[in-house]
Amino acid sequence: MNVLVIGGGNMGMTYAEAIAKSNFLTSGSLMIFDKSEEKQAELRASNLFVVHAQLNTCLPAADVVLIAVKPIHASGLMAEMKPMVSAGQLFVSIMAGVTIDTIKQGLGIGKVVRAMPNLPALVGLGMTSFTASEQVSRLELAAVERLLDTTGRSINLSSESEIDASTGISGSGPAYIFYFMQALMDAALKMGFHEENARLLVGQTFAGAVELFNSSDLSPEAWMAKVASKGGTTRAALDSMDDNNVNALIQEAAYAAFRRAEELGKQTGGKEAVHA
Ligand SMILES: NC(=O)C1=CN([C@@H]2O[C@H](COP(=O)(O)OP(=O)(O)OC[C@H]3O[C@@H](n4cnc5c(N)ncnc54)[C@H](O)[C@@H]3O)[C@@H](O)[C@H]2O)C=CC1
Ligand SMILES: O=C(O)[C@@H]1CCC=N1
Repeated sequence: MNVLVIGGGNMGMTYAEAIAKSNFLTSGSLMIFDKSEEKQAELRASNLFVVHAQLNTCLPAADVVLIAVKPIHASGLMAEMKPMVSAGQLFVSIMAGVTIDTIKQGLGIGKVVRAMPNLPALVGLGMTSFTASEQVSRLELAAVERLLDTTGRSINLSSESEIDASTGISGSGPAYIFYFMQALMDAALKMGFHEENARLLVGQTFAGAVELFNSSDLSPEAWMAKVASKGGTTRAALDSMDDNNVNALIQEAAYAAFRRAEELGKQTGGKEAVHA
């Protein structure tokens, strides 16, 4: 199977490296195309894939094409690709807010998978949600799943509305966790810790809590109860959060991302989409 990655930025490079280092490609090659010459040089230096400087030398030969450019560049890229694509090719897009219909129309093809990855893909702990157009077969979907799983875990959803919802949870989610981490670090600094110690206290606390969460089926609430003693320090903190409606505010933030994902999808061809 020949796989082509278009766009060798943060996400495209992450996927290309993960695919190249996995056993996904038992035959064929991993090709990558980026229009920036500087980026091409960087990609060549990694020696992991076949770097192309033009679409016409790689696109017609690809069975699967992973599109990883910014949403704002989607329509220009698709116009350039259209004369070179064929109906048998499968297109996997990770562009935020660019719908399956926009891609179908932009390329004049039918087989499209829309995926929403997240940043921890960089370290092999990504969470990618995806959904496919009707024309994508079960066999092709299984191959896409294996491809996406090279960067972590994936979940096959049944609609683009669920992709928008998952954007509000896992796509944007890492930023919420960093927000919480920043707040705890700010508190630690205020309490007099040096930056290095504040980082250690916060980073190891998050890593440990996440490891515990993933080690069983217990709910976060049940884990909270294990930390908090009656009348103790944790209870004081949790009561303070409840008094300030923090749970509801976090939910509201996730919904804001969900609504924004829906809005972006309604805009034309990603043209007005953010520089996600
Ligand atoms: N960063 C994140 O956490 C997430 C990003 N995404 C999506 O991933 C996609 C890529 O984002 P990044 O990798 O952060 O962007 P980036 O800016 O790092 O990389 C984009 C690359 O595409 C290249 N490019 C632009 N136009 C091109 C064209 N016409 N032909 C070939 N190459 C072209 C650029 O030279 C650049 O190297 C975006 O669509 C974004 O919505 C999705 C979920 C999460
Ligand atoms: O903020 C954004 O729009 C993109 C989508 C999910 C993560 N980054």
